[in-house]
Amino acid sequence: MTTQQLTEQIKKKQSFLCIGLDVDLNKIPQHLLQEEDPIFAFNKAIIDATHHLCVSYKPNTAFYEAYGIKGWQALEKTIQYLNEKHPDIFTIADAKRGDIGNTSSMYAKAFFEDLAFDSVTVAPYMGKDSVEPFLAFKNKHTILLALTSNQGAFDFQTQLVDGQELYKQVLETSKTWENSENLMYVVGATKAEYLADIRKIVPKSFLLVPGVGAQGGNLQEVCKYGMTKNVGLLINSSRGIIYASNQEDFAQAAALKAEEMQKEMAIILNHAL
Ligand SMILES: O=c1ccn([C@@H]2O[C@H](COP(=O)(O)O)[C@@H](O)[C@H]2O)c(=O)[nH]1
Repeated sequence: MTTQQLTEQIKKKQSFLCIGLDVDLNKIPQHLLQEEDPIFAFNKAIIDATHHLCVSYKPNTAFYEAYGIKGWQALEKTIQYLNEKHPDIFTIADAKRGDIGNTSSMYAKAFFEDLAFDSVTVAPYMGKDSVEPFLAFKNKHTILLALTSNQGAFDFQTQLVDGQELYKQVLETSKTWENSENLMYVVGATKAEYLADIRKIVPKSFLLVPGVGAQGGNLQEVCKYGMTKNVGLLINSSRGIIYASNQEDFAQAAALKAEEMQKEMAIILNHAL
């Protein structure tokens, strides 16, 4: 999917919501545990109930890897279901990969070719040759960690290196890499006040913004500083939506939470654009 197609979907659905599919078997409704594949059964119900309210889904691979082969198979079934039933939805593998070049190439193949995700999150720490193998894939997107939502972001990302914060160096340097038009960036919603500065460096790039809901980030603040004329934002919420209820009504409860966010987004879009 191109960024232009993503923007069209955002305008059509009046939503820039990304729903995180972070499935924890201890948190899903207990009746699903009788299903042959409880993780996929949960995801399918959530997707069926919410797909008209969001433009993106983001499974975090940790929640699948934790369940071994069965978890990976559930991830595979989930992405196949999304690509078959909802090809207009932007898919993100939140895997935070990155390694020496030939290894990164294999990660990129795994997520872009085998699983056919539209995008994958990548850590910038190993530099240009660790990221460019992901960027080489046409119409696929590499979402580079810039300023993350957690407290530990202040350990390195905001530290000065040669007089400039490390996260700003990540943004600036990554723009010089080959196929940098395929880059997006992760910026935590809990760091909304940094977005004005971030937009000076990457005025047009899409930002994946996790951290609203369970982590306390504020949607209005993020939009105030981070929205562009093409929107340029994907706001992620995982636990705040998918665990709205752990009873039989879990999918409807998730849809209600997603609808609350979509309505707030529609108002913002109507004022901003
Ligand atoms: O800076 C980051 C980068 C990634 N994440 C991931 O996003 C979701 C957030 O889940 P919530 O339940 O809405 O808090 C989760 O997969 C994180 O690993 C992030 O939170 N911050």
